[in-house]
Amino acid sequence: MTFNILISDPLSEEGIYPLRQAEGMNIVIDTNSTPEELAMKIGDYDALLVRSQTQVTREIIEKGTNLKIIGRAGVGVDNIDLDAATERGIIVVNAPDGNTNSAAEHTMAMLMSMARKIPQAFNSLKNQQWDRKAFIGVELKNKTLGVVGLGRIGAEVAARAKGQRMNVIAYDPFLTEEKARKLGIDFGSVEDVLKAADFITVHTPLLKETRHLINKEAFEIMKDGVQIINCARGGIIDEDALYDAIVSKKVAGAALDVFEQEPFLDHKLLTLPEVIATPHLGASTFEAQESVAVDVSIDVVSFLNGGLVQNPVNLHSVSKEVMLKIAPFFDLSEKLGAFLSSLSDGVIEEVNIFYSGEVATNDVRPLTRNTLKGLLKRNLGDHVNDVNAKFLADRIGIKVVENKSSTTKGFLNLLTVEVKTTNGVRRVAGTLLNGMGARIVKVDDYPVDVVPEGHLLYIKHKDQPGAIGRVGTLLAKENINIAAMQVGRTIIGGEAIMMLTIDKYVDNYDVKDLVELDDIYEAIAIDL
Ligand SMILES: NC(=O)c1ccc[n+]([C@@H]2O[C@H](COP(=O)([O-])OP(=O)(O)OC[C@H]3O[C@@H](n4cnc5c(N)ncnc54)[C@H](O)[C@@H]3O)[C@@H](O)[C@H]2O)c1
Ligand SMILES: O=C(O)[C@H](O)COP(=O)(O)O
Repeated sequence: MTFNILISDPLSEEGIYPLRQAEGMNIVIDTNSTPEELAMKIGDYDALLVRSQTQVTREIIEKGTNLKIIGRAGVGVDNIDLDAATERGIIVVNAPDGNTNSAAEHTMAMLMSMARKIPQAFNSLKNQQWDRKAFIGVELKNKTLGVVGLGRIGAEVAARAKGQRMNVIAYDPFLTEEKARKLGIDFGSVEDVLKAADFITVHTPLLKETRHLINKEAFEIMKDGVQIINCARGGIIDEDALYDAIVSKKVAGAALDVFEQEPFLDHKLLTLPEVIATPHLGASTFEAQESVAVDVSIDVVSFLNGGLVQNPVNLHSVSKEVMLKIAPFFDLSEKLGAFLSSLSDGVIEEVNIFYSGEVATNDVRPLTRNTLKGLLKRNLGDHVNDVNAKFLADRIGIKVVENKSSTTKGFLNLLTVEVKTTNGVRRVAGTLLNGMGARIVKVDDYPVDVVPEGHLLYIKHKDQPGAIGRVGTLLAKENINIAAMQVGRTIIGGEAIMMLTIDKYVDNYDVKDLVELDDIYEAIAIDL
C-alpha cells in the first residue's frame, strides 16, 4: 500500500528521514502553493506535514477527503482547525519538545540584544556612523525578569536568566510556591510579575484568556522603562497598546519574534527605534528543525501503519465497547471539568472524581481523562485532549483519584468532580436525565438544576429577600440578559447560590461590580 504525503512548509531534509526510509511513502514537497491550490490538490493526500505557515483551514480539511493525519513540526497548532480535523476523524500530531531549547535560546538572544541595543548599533555602523553615545544599554545582572507562562520554554528561559545573575519572578496557573522554590525563583500573580519586573517575557499559548493579556492596563502597572519580549505568539501583547507605551516612554524596549498578523512587510512597531524584531525565528535552528521533523515523521509513519502516536493533539482513543457504554457521559464529564476550572481559584493540587450508579460499573478512565481535559483546557489550550490530559495532569503534578460506587445517590448515575487547590475545595455534580440531556445538579453543597452549556454566572449570596433583584438590576444596567435562573440553598437564611444562564460572553472583570452589592459574596463567569 502506498501513502501520499504532502509537505507544505519547509521541513528539515534530515528530519524527514524516517518518512523517506519507510516503505510505501510517496513524499511530495510543495511549499509554494496558494491556499486555493492547496485546496485543489489536498484530496490526493493521506498525510499533510506543516509548520506554522500553512493555514490548515476547515476548507482545506474538508477537501482532504483521503487525509488521515496532519503533522505539525512544532508546538503551536493555532494554524490548524482542530475541530474540523476532529470532526473529520483526522488525527493531528505535533512536536512539543523539539524546539523548546531553540525558542528559549532565541528569547535570551532577544533579551540581550535589546538590553544592549545591538541591532540598532549594527544598523548605525552599517550606515557608516561610529556612534558610541546613542547605544548605551543596561545590565541584566541583579535586574528582575518577569516570566508569564512557565511551561517548557518559560522554565528554560527562567533557568538561563538565573545564569545571567537575574532575579526571576514568574506567574503560571500551575506554578506553586514549592515548585518555584525548587527552581530558585519567586512566584506571584500576573500583577505581581508585571509590577516587579525590569524585563517581561511571555511564554503562554495564544488563547481566549491570553489574547491581549499584556494590554493598556497591564502596561500602566509596570515599572517605568520596562522592556518586553514576545517569542511566544502574536496577540498575547496588544500591539497598539505596546506602540503607545513605547511612544510615551513607559516602555524602553521591545523584542518581538511573533506578531498578530504574519507574515508582513510593513509594521508600525518597526518604525520605533526601541523595537527589535525577527520574523518568527524562535524555532529556526538546524537542531530544532531536525528534531521536530523527526518527531512528526515517526508519528506519521507509525499512524499510517496502524501504530500508536507519541504526540496526539486531538485523538480520542476509546475502544468500541467502552465507547458504547460511556459515550453519553463524555460531554458531561468535560463540562464538569471546565465548570470547575472557572469556579476554582488557586493552583490545582488534586482532582477527585466520584462515579456512582450504573456508570461506575464500567471502565471510566476515558471519562476521567475527559474531565481533566475540561479542567486543563482553559489554561493549556486546545492541544489538551482525552489522550494527553492525564499525561499533562501528571506532568503538572496534579494528583488524580477515581472513586467508584454502584450506590445510586438519588440518581441513576452521578458524576461528582472535586478539585482541591491551594485556596480550598470546590465540587460540582452532574447527571444525565432520561430524555432531557445533561444537568448540573449540585455546586459545592447547593442543589441546583442547570443545563451545562453556554454562558453561566455563578453568584454566592445571603439567602434573604432582595438579592435576586439587586443582581438583576445590575446585570440589566450592563445590558446582560438573563435566559435562565436557578437558586440553591442548604438552609433558610444562610448562604445560597444563584446560577444564571446569560445571553452573552462575559468574563470576571465584566461582573466584578456584583460583589460590591450588599450580601453578594462571589460572582464567577463560567463559559461552557
Ligand atoms: N517563536 C517561536 O518560534 C516559538 C517556538 C516554540 C514555541 N512557541 C510558542 O511559545 C509558547 C510556549 O510554548 P511551550 O512549549 O513552552 O508551551 P507549554 O504548554 O509548555 O507552556 C505554556 C504555559 O503557559 C501557561 N499559561 C496558560 N495560560 C496562562 C496565563 N493566562 N497566564 C500565565 N501562564 C499561562 C500554561 O500553564 C503553560 O505552563 C507557545 O505559544 C508556543 O506556540 C514559539
Ligand atoms: O509553535 C511553534 O513551534 C513555533 O512558533 C515555531 O513555528 P515554525 O515551525 O513555523 O517556526
